[in-house]
Formats: sequence, structure tokens, C-alpha cells
Amino acid sequence: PTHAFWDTQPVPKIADEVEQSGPIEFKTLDDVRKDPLGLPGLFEWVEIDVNSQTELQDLYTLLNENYVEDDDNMFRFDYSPSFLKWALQPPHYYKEWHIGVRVKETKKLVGFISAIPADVRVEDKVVKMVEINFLCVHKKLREKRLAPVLIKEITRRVNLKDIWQASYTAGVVLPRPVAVCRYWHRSLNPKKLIEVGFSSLPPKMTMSLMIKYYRVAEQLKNATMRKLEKKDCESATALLNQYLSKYRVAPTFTTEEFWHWFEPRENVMTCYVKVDSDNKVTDIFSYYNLPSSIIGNQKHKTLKAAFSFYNVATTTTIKELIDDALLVAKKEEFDVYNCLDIFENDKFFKDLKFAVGDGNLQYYLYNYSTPLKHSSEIGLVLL
Ligand SMILES: COc1cccc(CC(=N)NC(=O)c2cccnc2OC2CCNCC2)c1
Repeated sequence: PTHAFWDTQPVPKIADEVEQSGPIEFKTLDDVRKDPLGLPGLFEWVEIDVNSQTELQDLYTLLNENYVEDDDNMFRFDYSPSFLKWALQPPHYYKEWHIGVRVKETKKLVGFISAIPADVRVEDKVVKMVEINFLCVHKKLREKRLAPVLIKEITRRVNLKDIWQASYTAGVVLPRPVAVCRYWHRSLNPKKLIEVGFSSLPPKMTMSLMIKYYRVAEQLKNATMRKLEKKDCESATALLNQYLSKYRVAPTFTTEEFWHWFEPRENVMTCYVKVDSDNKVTDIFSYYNLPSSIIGNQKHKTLKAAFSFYNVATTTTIKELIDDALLVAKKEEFDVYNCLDIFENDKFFKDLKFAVGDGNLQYYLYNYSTPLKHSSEIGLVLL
């Protein structure tokens, strides 16, 4: 059976045509098991305490060695410990939602899944939900049906907090995508990208021509853009929430949540703003730092990648804004700047010399049916 597990879950069938948006099943706390799901005898459930350096390091190592790879198995995401701590501890997080599976005897961490709270509007309804991320089973334990157990256990623990919906992304097609998105890359260090096999030298192109072609601007188009500061938060949050209201699927942020997600954090989050004469934020660009291990390359160990986060252009154009993001990312020594074709991103791909990637990223909602969206109707970014 293609989807032995997913056909048992409250998600729309692949072929479903839905009209109205809304929950698929209705359960109450009484319907939720109070005890953890059963695990095969060798394994035990643990809570990963991301405030513990050693447990955070265990999580880092599990993901560094066993998490998502590109389709050609040349690269594997290499989330840093400080990134993971940031991603897992937004306001109102629960430590119970940082679930690990360890081998009883050796205490080796062999599985993980996480949830964080998020208010996500779907069409005209704000849904209290969680964002599921970092589902990972050790390479040596694949095909043992561990992932369905991790998914059921995180679902149970989220339900215990009276939350019944979730959002998640995956490179694979499951029942049933809310949107199918393409990813696009903008070379910043073409020489290295060609050396590691991320990009190839087009025919008739020389390396020096390639370097020249991808050279970024010398100066910011928006000369007054500067790093976000705490004093900007109120107006930046209002600006972002207002901007996101035009998308069919988008989060809403409190000022506290905004500051957690956008405060500049070295090697994790970069956020620049432009303010008007009243010191109100009018434009924002932001990206997160997600390197990838380069599998089997002796000269280069790591691909430095910036991933576009949330951007708002009101006194400039999105093209000029992202041009400035590229300049700052180059200055921060990133090799590549990655985007999905969500928001209005397809307006700048060509002019800013992005190249389309070789895969798709699907967006999903759990226990919530809604008509399929075009990628440009998505205003939600998962880490
Ligand atoms: C270049 O190194 C890679 C290492 C692992 C996977 C991929 C391909 C891939 N799967 N890319 C994405 O999912 C992706 C491409 C552009 C923007 N965001 C993305 O994913 C984000 C959001 C979902 N969680 C992972 C990071 C590339």
C-alpha cells in the first residue's frame, strides 16, 4: 500500500476536491491516550532538553549525520546547535514537544521529531496549530516503521495541549499537498558552487565570465537599510502582519514572537530594515543561515547557504530589496541564497539571476482540508 500510514490519518485523500476549508476530524481531550505510544523493545522515549549542551549536541549530531539530503545525495542539511535552540524555543514552546528516541542500552539518540506553536491563518480563519519539523530516523533504522510512531506520539502530545492542527513541509509527495513549491538558487560564490558540483559551468561560459556574471552590487540600493533593533519591533510586526494578510496561508506574529524570529543572531538570523522619518519600519529583508555538509568532497566540507525568510517592500521594490539581501549575504560570505517560489518571489528570480532548483517542496496541513493553493498564495516559511 503506497500510504499505509497516511491513509489512516486525518488528511485529505490525494484526489479529494475540497470546497470549504476546515478541520477533518473533531476529537476532545477524552479521546487522547494519556500514555506514550509503544516503541520496539530496544528503544525508549526521551525529551531532548535543548538547554543542555550535551543533549543539544546529540540532536545536532543525529541531524548532521541522518537528516535531509538533496535528490543526488551530494548535500545534507547541517543545522547548527545555536540554530536548533533558536528554532525549538520560540515563545510558548513546550519541552515535551522535543521528542527523542534513544537505544535503551547505549543511550544513542536514533530518532527525533519536534513541534512548536504557531498561529497560522488559512484563508479567513486563524488556526492555533503547531509547526512540525526535524523528523529524523537514523539511517541504520529506516524501513522499521519508526517515523509513523514518532508522528503519532507528537500528535498525541500536541493534542494533550488541546491543539488539533499542524503544518509541515516535505520534499516527497504525501496525501495531500496544500501547495507544491519550487526552489530557486542565486549563486554568490560560483567558483565554489561549481567545484562542489552544486552548479555546472554552462557551455561557452568561462569561470572568469561566471564570476563576473554573479558579481553583486557594490552598494545597497536602499542606502539606509540597517540591522533590525528591538526599538523597531512594534512597527515591524505591524508591517509584516499587514503584508501577510494578502496570502491565503500565512502566520500571524505577536511582537514578542516577531522579536524571537527576527532578532539578529550571529550565524543564525540576518534581518535588515528601512525606517521612515517617524522611525516606523517600511521595508524588511531577512534570511536564515542553514549550511549543508558536502558529502564526500575533500576540498570543501560545507556549503554556506542563506535561506530567504520574510521580506516586505513598501518604499522600494521587492527586486531592489532582495538585491540588497544578496549584497549583505555575499558580505557575510554565503555561497548561495535560496528561495521558494512563494510570496511574490517569482517577480525577481529572472532579473536577479536566480536559477531554478531540481526539486519541489510540498506544504501540508494536518487535520485541516482546504483547496490546493498556488505557490504564490503561500506566505509561510518553515525552517
Ligand atoms: C543544497 O543542500 C541541500 C541539502 C538538503 C536538501 C536540499 C534540497 C532541498 N530539499 N531544499 C529545500 O527543501 C529548500 C529549498 C529552498 C528553500 N527552503 C528549503 O527547505 C527549507 C524549508 C523546509 N525545511 C528545510 C529547509 C539541498
